[in-house]
Amino acid sequence: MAKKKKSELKGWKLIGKTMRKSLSIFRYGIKALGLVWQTSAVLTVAIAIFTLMSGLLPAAIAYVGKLIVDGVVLASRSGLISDRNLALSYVGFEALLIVILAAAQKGLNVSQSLLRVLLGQQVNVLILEKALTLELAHFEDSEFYDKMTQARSQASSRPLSLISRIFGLGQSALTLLTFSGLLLQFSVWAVIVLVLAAIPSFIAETKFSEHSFRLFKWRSPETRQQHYLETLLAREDYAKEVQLYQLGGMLLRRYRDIFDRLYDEDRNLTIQKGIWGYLLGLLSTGAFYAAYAWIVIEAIAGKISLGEMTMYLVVFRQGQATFAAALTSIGGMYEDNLYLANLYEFLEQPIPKSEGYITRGIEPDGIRFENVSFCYPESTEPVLKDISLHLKHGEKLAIVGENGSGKTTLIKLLTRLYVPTSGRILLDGVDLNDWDIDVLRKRIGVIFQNFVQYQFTVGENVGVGDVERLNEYQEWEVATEKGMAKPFINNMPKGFSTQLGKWFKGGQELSGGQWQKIALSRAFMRSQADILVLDEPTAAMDAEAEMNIFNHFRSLTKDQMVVLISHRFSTVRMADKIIVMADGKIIEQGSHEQLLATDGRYAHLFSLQAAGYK
Ligand SMILES: Nc1ncnc2c1ncn2[C@@H]1O[C@H](COP(=O)(O)OP(=O)(O)OP(=O)(O)O)[C@@H](O)[C@H]1O
Repeated sequence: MAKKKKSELKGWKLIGKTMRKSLSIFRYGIKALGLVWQTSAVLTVAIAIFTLMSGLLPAAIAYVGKLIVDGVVLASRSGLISDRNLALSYVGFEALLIVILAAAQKGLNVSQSLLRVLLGQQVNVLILEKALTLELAHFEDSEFYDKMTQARSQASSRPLSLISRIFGLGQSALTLLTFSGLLLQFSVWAVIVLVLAAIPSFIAETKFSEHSFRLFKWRSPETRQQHYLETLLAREDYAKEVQLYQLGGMLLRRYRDIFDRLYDEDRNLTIQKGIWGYLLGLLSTGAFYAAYAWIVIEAIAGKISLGEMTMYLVVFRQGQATFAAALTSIGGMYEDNLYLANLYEFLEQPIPKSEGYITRGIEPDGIRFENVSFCYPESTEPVLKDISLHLKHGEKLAIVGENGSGKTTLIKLLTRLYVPTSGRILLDGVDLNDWDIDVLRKRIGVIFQNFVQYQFTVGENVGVGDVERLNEYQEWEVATEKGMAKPFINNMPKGFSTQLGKWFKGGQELSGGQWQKIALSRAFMRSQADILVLDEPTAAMDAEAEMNIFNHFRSLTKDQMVVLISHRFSTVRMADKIIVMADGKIIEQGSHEQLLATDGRYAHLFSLQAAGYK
C-alpha cells in the first residue's frame, strides 16, 4: 500500500516537473515580446496579421479541395454546364486562396528578416550599453567574461526566434483547430491518432534542446580560447612574433584540437538526434498510413464522398506535419528560453552604482592616501600594504620600485578603477568614493603603460583625451606641441587627418616612440584636468625627446598635480617628491636630494643607473 502511495507521489512529482518545464518556455516570452515590440511595433503587428492568415487559410484550402473533387464527380455524372462551371469556379477560388496564402507567407518572411536585423542591433546595443556600466574588475573576471561572450554570441537572434516560434505556435494551433473541426466529422479517433503520433518526437526534441544548450554553456571557455587563437593567428599586431618565433604550427594545432574535441560532442549529439528523429518519425508515418487505409476503406464502402476522402487525407497529412512542427517549435522555444535566460542574466547582473555625488572638494588639500591596503578581487594576498602619502596641488610625485611592487596598482586606486580594501584616499578632503564619478574622472588625465592605439586619425587619437573637444584642431596643436608629437605629425602627408594603424584603408603605422608621443599628447589634451597620471610615459622615447619633455615639465604641467611612474632616474629626479616602493609598501620617501642623503635603496638604484651611463 505504502509502496503504491510512494509511486503515486513520484508520478505526481514527475507530472509537476514536466508541467513546470512546459510552462517555463513562456517565461521569457513576455520579455522577448516587449523587446520585439520596442524594436518595431509595425513589424510586430505585421507578423501577427500574416501569422493569423497563414494559420487560417490551409483549412479553407483543404475544404475548397473537397468542393472541387465533389464538384468534378457531380459534373462528370450530370454533364451539366452549370455543374462544370461551378467546379471550375472552385478551382479559381482555390487558386485565389493559394495566392493570398503565398502573399501572407512571403510577408511573414520579409517582416521577420527585417525584424531580425533590427533586433540583432537592438540586443547588441543593450549588451554594449551594459558593458559600459561594468567595472574593470568585471572584465578581469573570466566567469563574467564568459557570460558576456555567451550573451553576445547567440542572443541577438534568439529573441526573434522565440517570438517567431510563439507566433508560429499560434498559427499551428489555429490550423490544427480548424483541421480538427473538419476531421471530427470523420471520427474523433482520427483526431486522437493525429495528436498521439506527434508526442514522442516532442519529448525527444525537448531533451536534445536542453542537452545542446548545456554543451553551449560548458563550451564557452573553449570557444573563447578558439577566438583568441584566431586572433593570434590572424591579427597584424601578433603576426611579427608568430612568424619569427614560428608559432603558427603550434597555434593552429591547438585550434584544431579544440575543434576536434567540440566536434566529437557535436557529432554524437547530431547522430543521436538523427536516429531518434527517424525512429519516432516512423511512428508518425505508421499512424498516418493506418489512418490512410481507414479513410480509403470508408470511401470504398461509400460512407464518405471522394471529395471528403481527398480532404481528410490532406487534413490528416498536413495536420500531422503541423502538429509535429508545433511540437518542434515548443522544443525550440525551450532552447530559446535557455539562451535568453543567459542574456537576461547578463543584462540584469546588478552593478553596484557609484554612490558618490560630491562635485567640489572641502579644502584644496590635494591627494591623500591614508593607510591604504588593497587585494585584487579573488586574491587574499595584499598588493598594497598600508600606503600613506600626501601630494599638494601643483606638486609632482614620482614613484619608483621594482617590477610588481604595486606602482600601477596604486594609480588604479587613485583613478578609482578599484576601491581600496582598507584605508581611504582623499581628494581635496573628500573620500574618492564620495566624489561624483564623472566629475572625478574629468579631473584626471592618465596614460597607462599599455595605452590604447586607436585605429582612428592622428587628430582623433589625441582628441580622445578630452572627448568633449575631440575634433578641436587648435587643441590638438597645443597638446601635440607639449607631447613632442608635432614635428612628425607635420611631416605626415595628411597631418592630423592621417589614418593610424593598419586595419583600415590608407592607415599608417607609427613607431613605438611616436605612439607614445601621441599618448602623451592625449594626456596633455586633458588640459582642464588638474591631476596628471603618467605610467612610464617616456620609456619608448628617444633620449632627446625625453630630455626636452622633462626640461619643460613644470611649464607643461603648470599647476597640475603629477603622479609619474618611471624606471629612469633622470626623469624621476625632477619630481618634488619621490616614493620608493617594494613589495606593496613605501620604503622610502622624500626629494631626490633627501633620498640620496639617506643613502638607502633609492641612492643605491640611482648610483647603479648612473654607473651604467659612465
Ligand atoms: N588585475 C590583477 N589581478 C590580480 N593581480 C594583479 C593584477 N594586476 C596586477 N596584479 C599583481 O599585483 C602586483 C603589483 O602589480 P603592479 O602592476 O601594480 O606592479 P608595478 O609596480 O606597476 O610593476 P611594473 O614595474 O612591472 O609595471 C603584481 O604582483 C601583479 O601580479
